[in-house]
Amino acid sequence: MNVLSNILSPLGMSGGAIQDTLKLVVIGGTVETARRASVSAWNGFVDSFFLTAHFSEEDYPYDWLMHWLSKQPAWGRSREFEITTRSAGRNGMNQSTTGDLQEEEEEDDGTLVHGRRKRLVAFQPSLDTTHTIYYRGHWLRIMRTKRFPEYGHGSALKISVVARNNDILKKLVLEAKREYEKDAEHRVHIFLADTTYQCWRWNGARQKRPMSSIVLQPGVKDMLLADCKDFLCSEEWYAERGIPFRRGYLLHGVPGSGKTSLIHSLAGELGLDIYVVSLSSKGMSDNTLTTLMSLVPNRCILLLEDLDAAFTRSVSRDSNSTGAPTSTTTTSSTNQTTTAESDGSTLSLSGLLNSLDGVAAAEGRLLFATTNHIERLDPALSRPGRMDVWVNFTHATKWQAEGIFKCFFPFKPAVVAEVEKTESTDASQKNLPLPKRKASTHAIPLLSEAEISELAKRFAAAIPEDELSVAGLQGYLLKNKTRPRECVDEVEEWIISERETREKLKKEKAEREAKEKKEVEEKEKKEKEELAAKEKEEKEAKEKLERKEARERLKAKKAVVAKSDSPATIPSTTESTESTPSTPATAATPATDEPSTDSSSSSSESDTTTGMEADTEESVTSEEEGSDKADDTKKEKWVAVKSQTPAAAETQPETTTTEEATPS
Ligand SMILES: Nc1ncnc2c1ncn2[C@@H]1O[C@H](COP(=O)(O)OP(=O)(O)OP(=O)(O)O)[C@@H](O)[C@H]1O
Repeated sequence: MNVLSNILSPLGMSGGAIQDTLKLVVIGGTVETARRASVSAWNGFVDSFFLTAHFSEEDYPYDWLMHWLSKQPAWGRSREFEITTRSAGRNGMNQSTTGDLQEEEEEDDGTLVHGRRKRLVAFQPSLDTTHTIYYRGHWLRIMRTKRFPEYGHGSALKISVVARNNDILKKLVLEAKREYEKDAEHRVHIFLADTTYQCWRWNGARQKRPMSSIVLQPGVKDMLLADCKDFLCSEEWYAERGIPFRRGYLLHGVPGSGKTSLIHSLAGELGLDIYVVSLSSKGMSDNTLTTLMSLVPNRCILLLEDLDAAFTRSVSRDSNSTGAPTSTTTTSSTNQTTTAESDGSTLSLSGLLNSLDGVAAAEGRLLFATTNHIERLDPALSRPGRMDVWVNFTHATKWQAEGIFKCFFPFKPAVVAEVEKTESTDASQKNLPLPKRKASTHAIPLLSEAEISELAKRFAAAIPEDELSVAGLQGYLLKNKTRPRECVDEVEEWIISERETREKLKKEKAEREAKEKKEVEEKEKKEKEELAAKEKEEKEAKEKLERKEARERLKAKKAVVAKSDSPATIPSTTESTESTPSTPATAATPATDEPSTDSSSSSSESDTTTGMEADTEESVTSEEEGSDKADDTKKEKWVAVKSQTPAAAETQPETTTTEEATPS
């Protein structure tokens, strides 16, 4: 204390004031410590009694719980919640959470406001707020948080309850699951591959499509349905034989023949979700696909749409071993390759094959692949084991035309015809779901069974075999959905107009292709010409450079020779020319064993040296002149040098004397 007093006394504090300050510090510290201790003790107490379950958005239980929560009447009393027009669960159901949503339930009949469907509103637990709900004698503390707030996605749910064991939580999850599945019974969930985050994104829940609404050749639907069912309950059989528990179906054929519709319908019938991968989508790579495949749940339909589209840019297995897409010979493919490279798609065939049945591939899934061009598929892709069942879809047959007509125009049930004259509830129409329509919006005349059958037969008779797509027929029937009789009467007219339209489109397509081809050819020709011109230019420039270098070399060489030899050479030459013409330049060519007295050899030797020098001098101003001219110039210069030699000798008398004074 004394020490503190000594320290604080220079600050002008008396002993009493210091004591008071210290007391305050001690009391404050004690209070804060007590507070922290009590909070910590409370947390410990709570933790020891509360059971907590965590649910992540990526997994199904989260959806079950969110769906269950959104239906709890307790939300009506909640003072804080989130209101959204997006479905809380994956089923896209109208989530009636409180009595306030009565209006929404009315909207579910599909009423339109200003041409748009009314938006549905759902209530959800708000983020980062603890909600309390009473459930089966327990208070549940519920908190929804964002797992990755910086990315704006990935919600998580935390449910805590005071209980001795986790039975209550188990019951809660099971109940939520049951309710979810009950409500989702009439829907098929669609998930799309997200290549950016390499995960599956829920895309929506569609109404199940009854199998009866798909009109295929007799037996096809039944065969497929039975095969799928058989597969789904044969896990042990596969395991016993060591066969990977997977099955692949390849649906191939013309566009608009019902491939996708059939898969949708099968998914509904089997109660499976559909996971759709578009192989040609942006950013799709071997790695992404493998990751996605490993995340596919056990029981589902995996749909690879337009299988051939992904490989128009890479058709060969070998060429794709690097994982990079390669171009085919056609120009369009080349363009596609460029696009593929620029959009980061680096999916290879071997990558696809590995992801389908590699180690990481999911088991228990039904793989469905659709293509309009089976001939473009690599045999490795469509071989049994990968694609076990092939189904060919053709244009509409007469049988299909009759079937689809009957689907569109339900007949009047004979027994109840009198009773329900005004209602379109054709419940006895086998195979067809009850239409959810208001009588006022669709005034479809109900004809007798006999009349509908007769009209259907006439309709089928008018439809040419295997010429029009089923989608085309459906379009025509849709246009005439309230006029069955006229629909049949006018069908021949429609067929003629369809043919004309087709011809026109075909012609336009041919013209467009011819034009494109011509443009491409012209472009290629132009490119070739440009390339040839460029090559020529480069060649000329190279030759020019070589000539220049050669000249510079010679010039340098001559400069060296001139520097080292000129004092002796010139007098020697002079001397030899004057006195001993038969033995010239012995001093100038000391290394030469031969006498070289012959004038031609002497000329040629000197020509090489002196002529080049002359060329160099001349070419300073005219490098581009032809070699003939250069040769002429060389000769002229040679003569000039030769004629200059005596003069040069005269200008160097001392040197000559020196040479003469040096006998060999
Ligand atoms: N066999 C069929 N039975 C009933 N409806 C059909 C049939 N074929 C086509 N349709 C109808 O035509 C439309 C297009 O069908 P769908 O998308 O299933 O054809 P697709 O063969 O998958 O075509 P694409 O190859 O172009 O994808 C759908 O609305 C569907 O109702």
